[in-house]
Amino acid sequence: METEPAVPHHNAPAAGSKLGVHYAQCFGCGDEQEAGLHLQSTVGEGRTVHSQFTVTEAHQGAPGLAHGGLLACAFDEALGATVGNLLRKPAVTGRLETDFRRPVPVGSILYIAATLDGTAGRKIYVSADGRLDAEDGPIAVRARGLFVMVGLEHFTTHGDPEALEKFREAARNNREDWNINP
Ligand SMILES: CCCCCCCCCCCC(=O)SCCNC(=O)CCNC(=O)[C@H](O)C(C)(C)COP(=O)(O)OP(=O)(O)OC[C@H]1O[C@@H](n2cnc3c(N)ncnc32)[C@H](O)[C@@H]1OP(=O)(O)O
Repeated sequence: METEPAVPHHNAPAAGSKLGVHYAQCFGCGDEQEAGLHLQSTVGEGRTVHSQFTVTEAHQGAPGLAHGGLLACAFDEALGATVGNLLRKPAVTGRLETDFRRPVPVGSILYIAATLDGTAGRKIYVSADGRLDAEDGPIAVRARGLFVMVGLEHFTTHGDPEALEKFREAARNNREDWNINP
């Protein structure tokens, strides 16, 4: 199947919109996860979303340095937020590839710029660069992801239906136009 340009949903949040927490318990963005990443995201121009988080002592692998798996988590979240908010269709990560180019010290702020690259049927291609301490800082991590669109039954079948109901309630308030049956 041919890859097509990804077209943001007509009701996708406008450039400059700050994206809220999608689920309070989410390790990537949730405000009820003390040691979580607390990633914050803002919609950029075109097919982009800009996210950032501060690396804390809770995120270490080697002493004083961010754990690579934690950094991969940040990109999973940043790419997922890009897919979810710009396309407004439920999707899950099928594949996530990360290149670690520079160490990321505790105390750094990682600026992640993600772009929707294209779609092919249920597949969504997305990529991101993570820069150290400034939007134009040196690239520390790069990632490419493949997300796969799913129906909401993916989450009721495999996840926590009660938690999903809370998510759906928020969706009814904010995202009632989501395409939930791709
Ligand atoms: C506002 C809200 C914000 C929301 C913000 C949300 C942010 C949250 C961010 C966190 C996101 C996550 O961590 S999600 C959690 C981690 N991910 C998961 O748990 C997913 C587990 N995997 C699965 O459930 C499944 O494998 C699926 C759903 C991905 C695919 O299964 P399926 O539905 O049976 O579909 P399947 O036919 O296998 O695949 C569909 C197509 O994708 C391709 N495909 C599938 N997996 C891969 C793969 N790894 N690498 C290459 N290609 C793949 C297949 O070849 C096929 O291509 P073709 O034959 O059509 O060409």
